[in-house]
This record gives sequence, structure tokens and C-alpha cells, in this order.
Amino acid sequence: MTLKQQYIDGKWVNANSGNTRDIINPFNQEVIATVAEGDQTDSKNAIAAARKAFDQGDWPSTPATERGNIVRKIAELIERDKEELAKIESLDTGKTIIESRGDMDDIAGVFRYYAELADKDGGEIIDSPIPNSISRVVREPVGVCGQITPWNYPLLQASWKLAPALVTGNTLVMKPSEITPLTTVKVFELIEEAGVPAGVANLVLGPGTTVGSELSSNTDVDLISFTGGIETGKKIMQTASVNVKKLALELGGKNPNVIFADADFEAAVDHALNAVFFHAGQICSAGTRVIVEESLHDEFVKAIVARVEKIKLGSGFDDDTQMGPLISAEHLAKVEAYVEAGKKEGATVAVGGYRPEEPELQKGFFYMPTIFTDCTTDMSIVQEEAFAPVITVEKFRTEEEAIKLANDSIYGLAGGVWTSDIVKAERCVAKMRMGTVWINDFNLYFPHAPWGGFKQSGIGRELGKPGLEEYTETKHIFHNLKPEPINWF
Ligand SMILES: NC(=O)c1ccc[n+]([C@@H]2O[C@H](COP(=O)([O-])OP(=O)(O)OC[C@H]3O[C@@H](n4cnc5c(N)ncnc54)[C@H](O)[C@@H]3O)[C@@H](O)[C@H]2O)c1
Ligand SMILES: C[N+](C)(C)CC=O
Repeated sequence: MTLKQQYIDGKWVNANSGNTRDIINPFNQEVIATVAEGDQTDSKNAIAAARKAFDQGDWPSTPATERGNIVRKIAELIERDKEELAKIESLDTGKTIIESRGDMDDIAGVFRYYAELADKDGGEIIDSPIPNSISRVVREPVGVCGQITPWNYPLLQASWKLAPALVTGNTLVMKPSEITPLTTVKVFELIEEAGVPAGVANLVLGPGTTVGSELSSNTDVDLISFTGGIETGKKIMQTASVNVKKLALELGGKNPNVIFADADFEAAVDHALNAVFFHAGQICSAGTRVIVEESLHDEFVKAIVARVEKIKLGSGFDDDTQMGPLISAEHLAKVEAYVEAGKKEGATVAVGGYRPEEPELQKGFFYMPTIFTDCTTDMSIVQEEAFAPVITVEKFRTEEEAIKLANDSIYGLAGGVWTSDIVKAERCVAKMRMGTVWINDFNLYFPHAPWGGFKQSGIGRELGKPGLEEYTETKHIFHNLKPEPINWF
């Protein structure tokens, strides 16, 4: 097995320390790759390379059309290597190969979308109030960007950062999650092949506490874009303040899925499951808080329980597998503790609530899809992000109560509302405090629409035009065409 290396200043390099890390398949705990395990010194080297490429290199002043062409080439290479990338992503995360193929299509789409936007903003002329002057606004790259990504959608979350940073002329250092770095390593091979100049895009591998914290604390980094947990986000926010870095945080969610009695029953039932059980519930926007109108509650619960009982667990590479394992033994232990807390708090386990017993699943980090009923907002299982295949069901009687329950969270990432009454739907979404709200749908995202959180789910937006603007500084240029002395002093 060849060692997967870091990519710094256009060269593939081992960790300074020579340390390595084994990457484990969560389905069977087999080692699928060994990667360089960097530390602060590797991070510093990568930051220095990115700084030099920004301050002395051509990338920031390369015509945007040309940068767009290179980013489009990356999209083409991802499409060429889609099957290999999808396979690596499934081996590394445990998600089904069908999900990984879908991710790769989305990822290529993100690079294509930003390649097309690259040369569409030529700035703006302001109608200057000062005679004999020109006032204009241009957007410039921010500088050196530190980019830190999580393990659940490793390459998808990386693409949301890489593509906009590159087309806008920034240089960057990316640090993927230490447990799922493999597709990011592969994409850096494609970044090299596409012709991104040395030093512009750098990759460091290793833990957040060393490699990652160097990115947030180093004063040569101008912007930090982080996707991950809320507690890590808070730490990054603190360390990033050292030089008032620009900050983009995509944090967790505890997302409500509100079902009114007049909803399309079959579609609402089906999407309540889609909203949670893809990737074993390890999705920031999973609709884990199902909030159902009382008159529909029993029928709805019966229908979702019946469907959940049939969910097939297994290898992500088997055609009939619907749900793979959790990411790690540590995460599985957290999920078990979360479910036990729910039981103690008085919620009822309607289905699941234990590890599967099939012999063929014993080497993997599997947990049964679980539904809790009799839930109330004061319970920890309703308030805490579990990142697990677990739904909590709450009841409501009035529209006002439904909205109150939906908003009763420190998070504000996403939410859904199901009803056939379009006026009611619009009334509800106007009051729901989340960055994305779906009406009669759940968990949809695409490159054209911004993504991000209200409240403690984050700061800033990825995707869409706002996702591009995060990587630019706005400069106002005032040109006096007839300078004259003022003679004040
Ligand atoms: N809002 C979104 O779009 C979105 C998308 C995906 C995941 N998430 C969130 O990500 C979380 C799960 O991911 P995770 O467990 O990998 O999160 P995490 O916070 O543990 O780790 C995320 C990344 O931060 C790094 N890191 C850890 N400590 C650090 C530090 N002190 N300084 C700098 N970097 C550090 C990790 O190595 C990893 O690369 C969930 O909360 C989920 O909701 C959010
Ligand atoms: C943002 N999303 C939905 C792709 C992954 C969240 O974990």
C-alpha cells in the first residue's frame, strides 16, 4: 500500500515527523490506506507556501476566465474519475456506493458552477456624488485561506470551499478530517493535473488540535472556513480572532420536520425517512426532530415504524444495502449513550434502540435505525445533535405550537414543513429561524442556492453567489479626475 502524502508547494511530501496514520473502513475495521500524519510544522510550511504564492505569484492576478477554465478542468477530471472517487468515499465513510456516486455528481457540479461564475463579476460603477470623479467597486481575493472539513461528506464539503476560493484568486491550505482524508488527497492529484500552479492549493493531513489549530491561529492566514461541530467552531472562532481573520463557520443542526395533518401522507412518510437515514443519519441537516399534528400522530408513527423495520443494514457495496455503519467505535459509543439518555428521560422506543445482532455486522460500527415517541423539547435527545439514525417524534395541536417547537433549539441550520395549504406553508416558513427551509421536501441542496445556518449553526454561507463572495474583499476605488488643493491647514 503506497503512503498517501501531503501536497505542499506543488510537491507530494511525507509528514516532517515521518508519522503516519492508518485509515479504517468502518464496515469491517480493515486498514484501507496509510496516510502522512502532519503536525504544526507541516501546517506552517503549507501556510508559508500559500502566502508566497499569494504575495509573489501570478494566481491572484490571473484573468478570472483562465482561473475558471482550470476549475472547469477539475470538474471534468472528477467526472472522469467518478467511479474511483465514489469507491474511495464509500470505503472511507461506510456510506452506500449509490450515495457516494450522487455526491461525486454534486461535487463536479459545484466546480462547474463556480467555473461559470468566475468571470461574471466585473465590478460596479457607483454614481459618484463628487464632481469630476470616478467611483467604482471591485472584488479582490481575500488572501490565504485555511479550510477545515469534517468526516461525513469529506469531498462534498471540500468542494464547497475549494472551488469558490480558487476561482476568486485566493491561495489555500486545506485540512480534511484525519479519519476520512482519502478522496481529498485524490482531488489534490486532480488539482495538480488540471494545472493549478504550485503553492496555490496545499493539502495538510493530521489532527485538528495540531494541524487545524495552526491554520486558525497563524497570522499569515487571512480567512478560515470551517465545517464541523459547534464546540470546535467556537474554539476556531476564538483562535481566529488573533488577527481578526475572516470567518465562515458551517456547524451542526438539530432540524425540525413539521408535518401537518393535511400533508400528502405518502410523500411525508417517505421523506421523513429520507430526511434522516441516508448515511446512517450522519448529516448536518438530518430532519431528526419530527413534529406531527396530534390528529395524524398515531397513523404517521405506525407508517414510519413499519418502514424503518425493513431498512437493510450492510456493506455500502451490496446492492440491497440501504444504510451503512456509523463512522467509528467512538461515535457508536456516543450514539448508544444518547439513546440510553432518551430512555431514562421517559421517551418511548418505538423501534430500534440497540446494535444489530447479525454476525456479518459485528465488525462494523452499526446501530439500528431508531424512533423515539412521547418526546418533549426539554429532553436531551430533542435538543442535542446526535449525528445518528435516530428520530424523535413530538406532537402539536396548533400551527403556533408547531412553530414554537420547531424554533426551540440553539441550532438553525435547516427545517421542513409538510402541508397542502400553501398559505399556511408560507406563514410557517416566514417564522422558521433556519438557513434553509423546505416546503413539502427535505434535505435538498444544489450549487446555485446558498447554504448555512441561523443561530449557533454558523456564520456566513457556502454555495450560490454568497459562497463566492465569502472569498472576496470589496474594494471601493475613488478616482479624483481634477485634484485641487483644499487649503484647510
Ligand atoms: N453545516 C454544515 O453544512 C455541515 C456539514 C457537514 C458537517 N457538519 C457538522 O460537522 C460535525 C461532524 O463533523 P466532525 O465530527 O468531523 O466535526 P469536528 O468539529 O470534530 O471536526 C471537524 C474538523 O475540524 C478539525 N478540528 C478538530 N479540532 C480542531 C481545532 N481545535 N482546531 C482546528 N480544527 C479542528 C477536525 O480535525 C476535522 O477536520 C457535525 O456537528 C455536523 O453537523 C456541518
Ligand atoms: C451539507 N450536507 C447536507 C451536504 C451535508 C451535511 O452534513
